[in-house]
Amino acid sequence: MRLELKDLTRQFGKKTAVQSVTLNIAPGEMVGVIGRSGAGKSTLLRMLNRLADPTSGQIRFGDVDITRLSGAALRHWRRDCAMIFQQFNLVPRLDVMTNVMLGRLNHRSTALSLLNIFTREERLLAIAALERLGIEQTALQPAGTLSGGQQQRVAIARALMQQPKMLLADEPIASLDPLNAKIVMDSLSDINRREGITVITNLHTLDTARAYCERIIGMSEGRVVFDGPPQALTAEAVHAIYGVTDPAQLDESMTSTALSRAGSEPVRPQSEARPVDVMQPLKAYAAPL
Ligand SMILES: Nc1ncnc2c1ncn2[C@@H]1O[C@H](COP(=O)(O)OP(=O)(O)OP(=O)(O)O)[C@@H](O)[C@H]1O
Repeated sequence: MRLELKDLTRQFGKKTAVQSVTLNIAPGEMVGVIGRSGAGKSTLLRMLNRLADPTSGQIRFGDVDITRLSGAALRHWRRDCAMIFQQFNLVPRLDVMTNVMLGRLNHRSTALSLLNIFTREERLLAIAALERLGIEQTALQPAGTLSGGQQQRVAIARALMQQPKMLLADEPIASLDPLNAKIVMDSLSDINRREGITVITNLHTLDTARAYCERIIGMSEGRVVFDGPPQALTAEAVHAIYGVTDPAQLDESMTSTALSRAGSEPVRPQSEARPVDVMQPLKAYAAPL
């Protein structure tokens, strides 16, 4: 189903974070949203799953007016458009498997959720999601002991557990070193292509948007100032988005709120996160098929 934003505006006091944004996003698109820090990228994304409410305008998904949803219908919408964040938002002391299964919370009764009881089917789904991201070997480790790149992949696996129609990613690689950034972007791209899940991701580097997104939306001061394929990103378009013509002039601090900059996180060898017998207890979950 098509996602349609019409005249979407969000104000914070006198500050207009997002101004009259009108966009149509077709199912299965891979969209990168770029712009300077403060351009309104996060606010736009957060409005899509109603973490922020629009001041005016409308969001429609097919026939449904997302802007009017409340209660169970809003919870279902949030399940349909899973979100991942720059800082992963995992529960560090819980093991990876449990973190991933928490993605099912919106599918479950409150009682089951409170008791933290997961079905065998849910456990199998979680293992499959971890395998899909290539990190099944970390399943029983506390999430907080993983490298940033692995934690982001756990967050994506958790999002997949929601069986979403759309994946929203708010600066998913801003805290990662280049190698892990590539692994995470490759994962998002693969999910988009193989599952046909729409991916909308805020990105702080132009190169990443160019390399991975078939459609780029450029924002400046709350407005959409560019919307097109990477090939259409001319020097004028770059100027309209960033206020500079040569991307080399861009300092990352102008485009991102990254807490730790790319390159600052040590690349952890896979072996460090791979205890030899970690799959053993998992086989108990999976054995009696
Ligand atoms: N909760 C809030 N209260 C007040 N102002 C806000 C709030 N959230 C965002 N803003 C303001 O709205 C504008 C857009 O912010 P937003 O976070 O959407 O931009 P962004 O492009 O995602 O930038 P960044 O990458 O730095 O987060 C900024 O001027 C910001 O200060």
